[in-house]
Amino acid sequence: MSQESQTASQEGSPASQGRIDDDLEPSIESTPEAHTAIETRDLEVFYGEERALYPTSVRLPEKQVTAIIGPSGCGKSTFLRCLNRMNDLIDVARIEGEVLFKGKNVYDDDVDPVALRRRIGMVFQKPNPFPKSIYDNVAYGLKIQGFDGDLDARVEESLRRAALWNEVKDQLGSSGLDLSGGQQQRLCIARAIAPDPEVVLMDEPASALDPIATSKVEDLITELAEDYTVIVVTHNMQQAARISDKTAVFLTGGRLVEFGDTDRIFSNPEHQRVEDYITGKFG
Ligand SMILES: Nc1ncnc2c1ncn2[C@@H]1O[C@H](COP(=O)(O)OP(=O)(O)OP(=O)(O)O)[C@@H](O)[C@H]1O
Repeated sequence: MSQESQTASQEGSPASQGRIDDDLEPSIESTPEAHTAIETRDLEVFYGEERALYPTSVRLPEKQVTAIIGPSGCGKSTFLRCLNRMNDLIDVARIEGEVLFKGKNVYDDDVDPVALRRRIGMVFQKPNPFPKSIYDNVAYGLKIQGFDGDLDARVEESLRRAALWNEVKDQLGSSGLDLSGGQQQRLCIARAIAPDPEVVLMDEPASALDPIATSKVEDLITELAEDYTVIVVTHNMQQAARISDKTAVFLTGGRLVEFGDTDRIFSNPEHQRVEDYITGKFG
């Protein structure tokens, strides 16, 4: 525990009594540039007049799982959505600063957000398959982008990587909506990885699932990190500890307070408020 944290504990943990810590100094462990998938530089977000994200500068490592945790409303989804410009779809959202992907700011005028989202895919909290066949759910985006390779092979590969192939290989023509919730979510993961993105963003991908389906999705996330950079928002602290290599902790109205190795953050956080959050004292 840091000296600052010890002092806070000894004094009855004033930081845990709900005050707004405007003075919280971020503790950001830097990822080497060579191993960075996405870097944000002073990234800020406002919804109308309301600030949702304070200037955030962090490097997210490639081919690892980064968990984004923090209490409700602290800006986790807002941050995640900036990374592939999903906030563009929200009229009142205003974004400042930079998101560098392969050294290029994704907010530059010449970046096509649709093409960007093929390289930085996204999976949402609630499974949202298209009302189409299992096959077409995976093939649809590829067809639209004019994929000229072996479509059947790509669909199979994507379903295999999403750990769903064995369960659906004999019913590829059935509706995706007829699958169980957990299978639907793995279908959405297959759909997201079909264009072979480099990064997969996941916004609470297991929170609508039962424990068995959650466990399958967690295993899958760990496996996906062998090929992809995975950035996952979760409310579930144990899940973050189980599946992630790095953890980013957001607190107090949109501030990234700590970023670093998951093991270190869960065993020895820098800030008292982070410790209070991860031990369940608030949030
Ligand atoms: N489309 C929107 N329009 C206006 N305000 C928004 C919008 N989306 C989010 N906000 C506000 O921005 C802040 C951050 O929201 P965000 O959803 O990013 O937080 P979160 O940490 O992901 O929350 P949760 O864990 O509850 O999903 C909140 O105050 C929220 O009310």
